[in-house]
Amino acid sequence: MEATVSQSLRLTTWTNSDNTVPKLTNSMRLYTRFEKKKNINMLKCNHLGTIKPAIGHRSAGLKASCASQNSPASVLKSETSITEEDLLLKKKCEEIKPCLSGRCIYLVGMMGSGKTTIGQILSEVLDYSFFDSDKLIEQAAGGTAVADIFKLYGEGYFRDNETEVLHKLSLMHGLVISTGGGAVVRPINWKYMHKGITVFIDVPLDTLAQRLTAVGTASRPLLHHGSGDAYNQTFRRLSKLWEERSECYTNASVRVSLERIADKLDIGDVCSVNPTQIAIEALVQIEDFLKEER
Ligand SMILES: Nc1ncnc2c1ncn2[C@@H]1O[C@H](COP(=O)(O)OP(=O)(O)OP(=O)(O)O)[C@@H](O)[C@H]1O
Ligand SMILES: O=C(O)C1=C[C@@H](O)[C@@H](O)[C@H](O)C1
Repeated sequence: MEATVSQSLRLTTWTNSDNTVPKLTNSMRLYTRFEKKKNINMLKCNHLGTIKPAIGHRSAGLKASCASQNSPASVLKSETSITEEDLLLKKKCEEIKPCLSGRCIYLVGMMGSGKTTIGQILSEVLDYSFFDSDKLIEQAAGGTAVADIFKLYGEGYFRDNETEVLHKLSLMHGLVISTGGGAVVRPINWKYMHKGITVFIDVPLDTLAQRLTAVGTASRPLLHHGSGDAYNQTFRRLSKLWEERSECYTNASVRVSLERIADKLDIGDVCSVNPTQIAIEALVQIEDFLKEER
């Protein structure tokens, strides 16, 4: 009766003949600061309608137009605010990019772990395209929000379409993909994601609960709750999901632990580890993984 999301999803129309995604045009490489990322930039994509990226965005006056992807226009910092960390990130990227040979990077992790935030930074610095699998499912469902897909059709339906999206992405190259928090539970999804390099962003549960309480849980059906203390409820639900899933995350090619970064950099508080530091660590771990693979 219901058409699956996959039926309306036409990933092939986003790609070149070699399964790469056409890049943003130069006019779209808008310099902005990481600090401005919370503004929303609208990208008009012919076949997918208007896409509002989760993060990454500029003022309404800077509407951009693209032929074919759901990547934000740019999260590059303005040239005046480039820090040593940015330079290190760029240098690491230059070292690693040739070894990647266009393999996709899949970011996995619990809700709120920063997959979107880190994914956008990595895609920018690698000059890869960025996709968010939740957004692809929503777009294919005619703009129905994840929370509504869960409500209307149930979690199983959402998971089937998540698998379908990951299958199609696995046929492509040169992408950074932020996956849904639960994408790790199905073994078939790993088969698809292992076509690329999978990066687990490991963030302590209390940090996740703080972040998610701050932004609200309405768009995250597995965390949404009624009344009561928001932090405690979120922490409790995250703990339950972690119990069920922690084993699954060990399938990832590499693990990027915020606790380990904080230790390495002598930062007392995990909450103070910034996205650039996490992106650098991800590249370092990917480099080690690629060396071992050789
Ligand atoms: N290193 C960081 N330090 C502080 N806040 C962060 C950091 N990384 C991400 N955040 C914030 O945490 C929230 C969740 O981040 P993000 O959307 O990137 O996570 P996600 O893993 O994609 O989440 P989900 O899977 O639930 O969509 C956002 O409000 C983001 O700004
Ligand atoms: O952790 C999960 O199971 C989910 C995470 C989100 O990214 C969405 O994929 C959805 O809300 C389910």
